[in-house]
Amino acid sequence: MLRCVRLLPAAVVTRTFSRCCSSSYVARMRFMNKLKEDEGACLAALDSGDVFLYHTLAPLLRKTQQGGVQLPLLPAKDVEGILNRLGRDGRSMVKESVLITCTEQNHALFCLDVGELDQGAVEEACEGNFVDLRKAFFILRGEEAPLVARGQALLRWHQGNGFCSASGQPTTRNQAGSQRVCHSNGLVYYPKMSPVIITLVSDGKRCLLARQASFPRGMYSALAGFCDMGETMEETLRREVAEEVGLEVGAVRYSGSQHWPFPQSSFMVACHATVAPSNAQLDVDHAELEDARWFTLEEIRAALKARTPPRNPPDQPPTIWVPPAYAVAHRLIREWAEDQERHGDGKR
Ligand SMILES: NC(=O)C1=CN([C@@H]2O[C@H](COP(=O)(O)OP(=O)(O)OC[C@H]3O[C@@H](n4cnc5c(N)ncnc54)[C@H](OP(=O)(O)O)[C@@H]3O)[C@@H](O)[C@H]2O)C=CC1
Ligand SMILES: [Mg+2]
Repeated sequence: MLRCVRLLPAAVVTRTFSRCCSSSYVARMRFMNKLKEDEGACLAALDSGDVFLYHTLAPLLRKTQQGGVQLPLLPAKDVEGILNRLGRDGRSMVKESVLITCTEQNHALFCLDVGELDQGAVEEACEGNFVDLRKAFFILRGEEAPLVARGQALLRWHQGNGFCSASGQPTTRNQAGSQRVCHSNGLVYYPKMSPVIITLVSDGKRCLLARQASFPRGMYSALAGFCDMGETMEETLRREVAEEVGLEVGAVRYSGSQHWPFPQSSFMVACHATVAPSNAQLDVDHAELEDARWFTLEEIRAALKARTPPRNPPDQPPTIWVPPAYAVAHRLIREWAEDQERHGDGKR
């Protein structure tokens, strides 16, 4: 949990993403592209830009006066000053920031991991707390969750790709942090994502949710699996459903996609799939899944309404709940429930 924090000192100005974001998409994308290609322009954008912080990949969050939680965006110059006061070379450290996004007014947003510093000292100086990213997904709203997801994924990628896998020599990053190069052989490395297909299977009246033993107590989600090399999206979907619950799916419908920072950055492609009611007998692979079962619309409505994560005493049966609103699994489950309410038997 976040501790209470004092009000910010007047010198530390912060912004929130929603306040500094506006809408000209083309101008924004072209400016971002320039920052990835032009080292000088990127450094200038950093000097006038904002930074949000991580400590060992946990984002810094701050309580708002209204009782909510926000991602504080600190002017890069202020971060430099804070790091200097904590005994580091603030300028050099801030230059390690990674570009995340920018506004139409060419105001750039970067992130930085200060994991080499004492966590408590940074928290005190920045008036916030570093929070595990999975917990942050439960408390951040709107545009902030994808920002912290992207930031963590990029920082993790840089931390794990300091050396060329062909030559063993160190790699160097560009100023934006959008690539790393091995100067001994010219190999260029780009941030990597693994494709994952996530599927909500329905038999027309019920939908299928499953849980792995590692999930938090009571949480169920849609079936997911990594793509094997050479597979199409449909092939992965059919294989994963067959492997995990022993079903052969019929029609498949694409729903949407999302970047997911776990375990090492996944590109989630979300689909709905159907099975005939006569073909809905489950044969669960318990090496992969602790449980998988069909849920009625009533059960899904209750799971969508459950406080997340629920606070059940351990001696009571767990409340069933689903991943937080930001997760694409939540979107699939909500879409299914809405579809049932419109077209199925699920009268309110
Ligand atoms: N955003 C969302 O709404 C949701 C996201 N997810 C994400 O989807 C991901 C995939 O789901 P999951 O059911 O675990 O996948 P799988 O069913 O494919 O099982 C995971 C296993 O696949 C193997 N594997 C194959 N390729 C990879 C790879 N590129 N990276 C890691 N492991 C690989 C590993 O086995 P081994 O260790 O034996 O090598 C791993 O333990 C999860 O990591 C989870 O973060 C899941 C549900 C909801
Ligand atoms: Mg799986």
